[in-house]
Amino acid sequence: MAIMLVRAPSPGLSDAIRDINASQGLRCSSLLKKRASARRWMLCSLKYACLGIEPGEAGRRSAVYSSLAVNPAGEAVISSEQKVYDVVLKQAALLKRQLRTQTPPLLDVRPQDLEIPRNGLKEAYNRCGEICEEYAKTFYLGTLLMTEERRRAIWAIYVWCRRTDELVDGPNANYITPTALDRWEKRLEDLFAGRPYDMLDAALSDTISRFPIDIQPFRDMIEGMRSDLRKARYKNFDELYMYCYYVAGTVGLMSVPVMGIAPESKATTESVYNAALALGIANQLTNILRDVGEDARRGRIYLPQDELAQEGLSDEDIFNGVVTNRWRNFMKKQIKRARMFFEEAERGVTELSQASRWPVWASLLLYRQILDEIEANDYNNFTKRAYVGKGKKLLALPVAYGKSLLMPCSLRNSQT
Ligand SMILES: CC(C)=CCC/C(C)=C/CC/C(C)=C/CC/C(C)=C/[C@@H]1[C@@H](COP(=O)(O)OP(=O)(O)O)[C@]1(C)CC/C=C(\C)CC/C=C(\C)CCC=C(C)C
Ligand SMILES: [Mn+2]
Repeated sequence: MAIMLVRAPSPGLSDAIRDINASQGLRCSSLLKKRASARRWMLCSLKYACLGIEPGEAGRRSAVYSSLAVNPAGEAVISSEQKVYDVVLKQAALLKRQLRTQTPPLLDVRPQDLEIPRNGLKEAYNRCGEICEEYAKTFYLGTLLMTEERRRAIWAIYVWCRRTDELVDGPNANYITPTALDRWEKRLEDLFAGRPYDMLDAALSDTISRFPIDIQPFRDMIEGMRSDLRKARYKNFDELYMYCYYVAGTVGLMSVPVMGIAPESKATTESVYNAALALGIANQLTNILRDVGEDARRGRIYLPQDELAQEGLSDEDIFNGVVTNRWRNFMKKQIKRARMFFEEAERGVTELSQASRWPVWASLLLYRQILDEIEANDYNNFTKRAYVGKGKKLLALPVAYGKSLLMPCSLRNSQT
């Protein structure tokens, strides 16, 4: 994704840029854009405000109050949130177009084109289910409540994500080069064109022929893995946000077309995608906060360097791994930010189709509890892994089920 440089920040510029993007095929009403813009504006300022960043602080002002950030040369650059929001708009527009035409124009592949024997496909999906059960038991149980077609599709997406992550985190990670990731991307293109390489790919090929899933979030996840190979530090939250989008926000965007939006929902497609993106970001921020010690032992620090410095902390402090008051203060702010993304996600879960809500609520509640556990460990995420016990996990399931019965937020709001 290219970074667009613009000369100087001026009022309304970010909207103008969004208008340019909208005119390139992203159609949405100006009222919707204004509302979304105002809301993101507010959220963005909240995300920084909770970290104690003063509105007037030089250099950051534009990052806080608009979607522009200023680079060291004094030029305004589009922030990561803006870039990712453009992907959200594009995904939402694709989904709407697809639902209107009731044909799958996104891909040049149909189930009947796939050269896979029918029972082979069944076997492939079953294997995806087994892998999912092995790696993510609770989530797997949640998917059992979904319709069969959706459940199988989510398993296939899960397995592709897991395999992609394994490339850079698995036993062969040391041998993975950017070229290997290029080959993985070529394979992705092939499976999107109906030419799967193996049975697990075949399950995903079949899935994308059944649901209006776009290739962009998949490509972006590979891009996240590429960035993991070359980068072990993040200057600021803007850079970290982009990483979180690549490796986790993308999962939300891949999943919405399968989960489906409730037919009775009055929410905009964009807002549901935005919530899905927020859930991915929240999960990844939580992952990062849980794994600080583990990542440091691999020489990696997925924390905003400028915010560490503001708290008087350095890489050395992370490598030494001593819990100090400075560290506690830093962690409190990071946890607060992650919780804000969870809150943003909550607004969208109720808009999903009824049968998809339970697993999403369950994963949201369970993941968010990891933050509580970090607090309970007195912020020692250097040597203690925050872990949600079986009892709490089990309790989350009926709570999630209860929440999944609530009618869409958009309707509740319009009826009050
Ligand atoms: C409207 C609304 C809220 C809709 C819901 C949208 C939705 C289903 C969002 C899912 C968000 C989600 C589960 C994101 C995954 C985030 C995550 C943890 C990503 C991890 C990346 C790399 O991190 P790292 O290497 O630091 O972590 P590990 O130590 O390796 O764990 C990932 C590992 C990337 C790979 C992601 C997966 C394997 C998970 C894929 C999950 C799905 C496709 C299913 C999502 C569905 C549900 C019901 C949660
Ligand atoms: Mn990983």
